[in-house]
Amino acid sequence: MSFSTNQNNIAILGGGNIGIALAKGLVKSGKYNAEQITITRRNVRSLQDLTNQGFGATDNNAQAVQQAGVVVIAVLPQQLDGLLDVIREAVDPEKHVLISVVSGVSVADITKRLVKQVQVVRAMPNTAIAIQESMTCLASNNATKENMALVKDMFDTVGETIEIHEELMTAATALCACGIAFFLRSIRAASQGGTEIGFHAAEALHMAAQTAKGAAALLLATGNHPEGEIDKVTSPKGCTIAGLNEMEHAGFSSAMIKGIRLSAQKAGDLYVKSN
Ligand SMILES: NC(=O)C1=CN([C@@H]2O[C@H](COP(=O)(O)OP(=O)(O)OC[C@H]3O[C@@H](n4cnc5c(N)ncnc54)[C@H](O)[C@@H]3O)[C@@H](O)[C@H]2O)C=CC1
Ligand SMILES: O=C(O)[C@@H]1CCC=N1
Repeated sequence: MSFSTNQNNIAILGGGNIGIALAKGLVKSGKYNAEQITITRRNVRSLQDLTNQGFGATDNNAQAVQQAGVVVIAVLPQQLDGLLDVIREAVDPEKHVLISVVSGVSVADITKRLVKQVQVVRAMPNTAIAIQESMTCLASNNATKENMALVKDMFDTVGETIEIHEELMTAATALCACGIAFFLRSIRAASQGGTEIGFHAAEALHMAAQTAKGAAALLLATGNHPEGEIDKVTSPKGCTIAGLNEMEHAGFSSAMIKGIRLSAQKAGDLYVKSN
């Protein structure tokens, strides 16, 4: 568990779902190597798999910060204040750029808790970051253009990025970070339908996933509106429009819109500051 001090070193504080997905995605991109990334977790033994792949791992957050130039904060909102208290001394505004993927926590919340005017970029990726297919939203109100570009470069290696105003971060959380779960559930539902009408479960899931991939790729490749593409599928008196209308009568679009609205509202309420 040895560290070398280097501005190019990345500390990921909180090796859970998104922290590990990010670490793996960065290495998979070929632009970063495992040796320059250190992941922290309270139970460091659970990171054994990653240390075997060359990543650094420690339960010492302050030390990880000291040895890095870029610090990614990837703990749950309710774990954040405790972590910030532990790294306060180690954070150097001259040296560090902080990236927070924590939902519902503003740049101001972080600098206030740290009592330091360190540059913070908020990033909202999704779990497809592990395979370099994330839609990552970025926002900051205090980072320099250079550091914003540095963070954008980093997340561009693991998917697409878009820079947004910070006040839209909760909306971005719902649409993109939670959104991947919504699309996964709809693929799962499609596969359940496929099984009911005759396919084995694994076969149905593969067919549904590739069909969903094709739908997304069509939109991304052509820039066409979904309804334009839907019109090409729905033959008059045909079976597509019959199925589609049945889904709409059952509230398909409405359920997705309502779910996204509730997720955005909840994302804004996740962080309860401790004393
Ligand atoms: N899971 C997702 O798809 C996304 C999550 N986020 C945000 O990322 C953050 C992390 O989410 P998940 O990875 O899903 O949660 P998680 O619970 O899987 O990971 C958090 C990790 O932080 C560790 N941890 C807690 N306190 C620590 C400390 N003081 N020092 C070191 N490690 C510590 C925990 O042991 C855990 O492994 C949350 O704030 C969430 O809102 C953002 C975008 C997507
Ligand atoms: O469910 C959550 O609270 C986190 C934030 C976005 C995705 N997962």
